[in-house]
Amino acid sequence: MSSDQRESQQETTVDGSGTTTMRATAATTTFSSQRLRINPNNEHRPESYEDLKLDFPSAVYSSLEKYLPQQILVSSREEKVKFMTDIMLRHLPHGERSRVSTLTSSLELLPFTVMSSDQRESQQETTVDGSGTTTMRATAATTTFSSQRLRINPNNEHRPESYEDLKLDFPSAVYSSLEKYLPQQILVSSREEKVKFMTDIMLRHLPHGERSRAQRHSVYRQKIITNYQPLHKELYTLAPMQCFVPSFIKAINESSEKSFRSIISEPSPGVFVFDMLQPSFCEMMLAEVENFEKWVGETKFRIMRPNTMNKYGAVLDDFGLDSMLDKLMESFIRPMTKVFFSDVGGATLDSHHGFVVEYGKDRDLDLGFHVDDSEVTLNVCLGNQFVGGELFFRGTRCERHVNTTTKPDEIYDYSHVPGQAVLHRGRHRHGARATTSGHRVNMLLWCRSSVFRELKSHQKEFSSWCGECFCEKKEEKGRALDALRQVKAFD
Ligand SMILES: O=C(O)CCC(=O)C(=O)O
Ligand SMILES: [Fe+2]
Repeated sequence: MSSDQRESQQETTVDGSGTTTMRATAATTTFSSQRLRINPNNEHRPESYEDLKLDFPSAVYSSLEKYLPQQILVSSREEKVKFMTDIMLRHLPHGERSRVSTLTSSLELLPFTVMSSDQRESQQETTVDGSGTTTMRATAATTTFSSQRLRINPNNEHRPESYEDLKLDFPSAVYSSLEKYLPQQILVSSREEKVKFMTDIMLRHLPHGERSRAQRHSVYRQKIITNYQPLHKELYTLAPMQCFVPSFIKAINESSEKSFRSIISEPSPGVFVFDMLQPSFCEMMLAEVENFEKWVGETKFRIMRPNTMNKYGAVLDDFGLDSMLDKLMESFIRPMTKVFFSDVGGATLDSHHGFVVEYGKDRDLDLGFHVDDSEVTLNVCLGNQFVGGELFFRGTRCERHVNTTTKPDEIYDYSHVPGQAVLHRGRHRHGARATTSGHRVNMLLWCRSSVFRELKSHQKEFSSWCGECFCEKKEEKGRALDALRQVKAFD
């Protein structure tokens, strides 16, 4: 069963041994917006979950209980299990929890695809990456520790460390609370070793497919990072003055709709265009990508391409640019998406997939019609000299309406300009025309919100941002008004 199925399916079965199996499902609508408490409720006496077959060790559930918000704490054991499992699954790298979705059908005679980065993970079994931005990633615990198990009874004397300053695969509260179940040998080891051990324990409890994918991801990325020598080290930490044009920095510093509007144009509803990158930064980034590809060629390292539709290009997150891109999203993109794309989780973007695409001779020629696996996409042209390559937009659609016809006012074509950024909803249908000469490289940041995805999975009927839902709603309102008028006429 895939992680995604687990998210959408509820499954409570009793097996031959009489053990109840509770599988991960999304938390119920009422609970899905709830978060773990920052400080534990130390008065709380946790339940035991040992008689259940769960996705994670039962000790994780018992120890996590005191971080539960009050509303969940007083709910049934089943609800608590669901909530906690869901919290932990939400923290897994995106690829492992989201659906591998491809949809190919025709729209205006163009092949229409839901472009995703996830498929690349399952397609290339031998070289798989880790798609997160963690400083400490899941790897198998060291040989010395791998045979160790969690204690059955917690060591209640133990005062756990805080893990809040780290980017981890699971909530930091899980690590703090799990500590007292650590065997002595691990308990006295370094924080890094403890993180590795606990992450490994939790990953071991995931279904085989997800677990091995997560581990291969990690190994793949680690291999690149330890062997690839960056050309421009300064790219790897975001220095705003070197990276952005002054007008962009000023607008972000002021951080108001007015300041954003002063540098942004919206040539078509939902498509925002603005000057963003310094030419010198674009050049450095182009050189870094070229250097990476040279290294890939020389070492014959098989790399994963950015998504299911590009044969060329590279994933920036895979060779060390993940934390820089995280900062870019959090400090420079989210302030804008909070204002312009709050309807698709623009205020809560919390993960990204960052990559470059390349077009021209000996590269991809064009890009078919698709929607991105993102809530909001940032697309910036890095250069170089090229002809063609226009982005064509054809209206925003939800999953239900992805193949509906385009309305005339939704047609918009955009010509790329080096250094200039385009910001649009991931569900805004688009594609790129052929780059007929020269070489075009664009940097893309698919920004995602786990909160939005969670909420969306419970609200299927109507999407405020979908052009077709909007029309349906309007027609419905019209019909209701007509009916009302007729009733009035009879009165
Ligand atoms: O080539 C482009 O500029 C568009 C790329 C794109 O839409 C994507 O990678 O999702
Ligand atoms: Fe796209």
